[in-house]
Amino acid sequence: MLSVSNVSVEYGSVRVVRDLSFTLQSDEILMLVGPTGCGKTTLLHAIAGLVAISEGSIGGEGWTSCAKALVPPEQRNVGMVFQDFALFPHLSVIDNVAFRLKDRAPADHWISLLGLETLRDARPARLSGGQKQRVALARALAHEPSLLLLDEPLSNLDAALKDNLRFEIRDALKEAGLPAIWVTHDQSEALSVGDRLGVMNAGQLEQLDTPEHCFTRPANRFVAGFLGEANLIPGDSTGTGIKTELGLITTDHSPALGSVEVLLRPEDLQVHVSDGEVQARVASLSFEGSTVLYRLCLPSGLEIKARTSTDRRFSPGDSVRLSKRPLLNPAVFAANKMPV
Ligand SMILES: Nc1ncnc2c1ncn2[C@@H]1O[C@H](COP(=O)(O)OP(=O)(O)OP(=O)(O)O)[C@@H](O)[C@H]1O
Repeated sequence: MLSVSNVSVEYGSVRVVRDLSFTLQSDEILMLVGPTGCGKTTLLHAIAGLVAISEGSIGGEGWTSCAKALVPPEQRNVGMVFQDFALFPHLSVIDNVAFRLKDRAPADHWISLLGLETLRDARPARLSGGQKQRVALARALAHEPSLLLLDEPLSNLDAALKDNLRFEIRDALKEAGLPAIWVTHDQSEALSVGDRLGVMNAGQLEQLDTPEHCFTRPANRFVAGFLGEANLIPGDSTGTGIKTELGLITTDHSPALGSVEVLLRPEDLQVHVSDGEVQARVASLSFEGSTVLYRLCLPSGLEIKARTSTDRRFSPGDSVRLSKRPLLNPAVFAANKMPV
């Protein structure tokens, strides 16, 4: 359990974290994303006690720290896992994991659970990146923290390894019953691993919600654009639906009447040879493996993106037809830039 209340952090005269509040439940994994420099690492360091807060308070199991009475890091029982693993090169795997432990049983437990048994006596130089990160995680967990902070733990690993390791780490956190905050720059990691997702911008949380809600019901345009590609289609809300260049769009929201923008993801659109509702011209395309992302020009000049399977390929300059996927229930923003 962690409680962050109205926390601000300043470096000199620059306020990097601004009046930020949230709580974390006892075994909850919170993924934290945001543009570079928005204050994610600073927030983790403030929670760990590595930087001082200038306002507000942070409370963990058995401690509360505020600007006037800072609790030192060693009294917080907060573990950290970094992107560069931070292992001792001269120590074996078991000695890294059991470093400063009186009882080495938890080290044995996590070495076994994270599949490091055969590498117990190896030095870090012999390990792959994924193995090093497992050792770093085992070390953090073996010290039985009451909260774990992970700062881009997988960013130094290749894509194939990341895919498996992210779920191994999640399973280990759940097995330990530990709350965790996990900073990432990886979209799919952010959306797939955690119980909740926090989207930060300029030192503040723009949205804190389930990953699904952040993606399908973004609180504002920033969140919509930050989590994946977003087409914001201008429209006129009449009460019964929204008239757009892509046809009438209905949604469960009760959008403000008048000018609005409808959020359609590239996946919400289908590209056809002849039977779609709207004509468009292919401006460019990028092959993504199992999908193709098309940049399309509508008759009004509006550019939108559509992502389709690779079954049928179109080329730049081709005239195509577009349709919306059925069962759309998109987010809508009032044209005055406030979320509806
Ligand atoms: N020790 C420091 N002294 C002064 N400014 C700092 C210090 N550490 C970070 N900053 C500044 O604070 C801001 C937030 O940095 P922080 O590292 O928290 O961002 P971040 O969201 O983690 O970025 P990234 O995604 O690139 O890791 C940045 O403008 C950074 O330059």
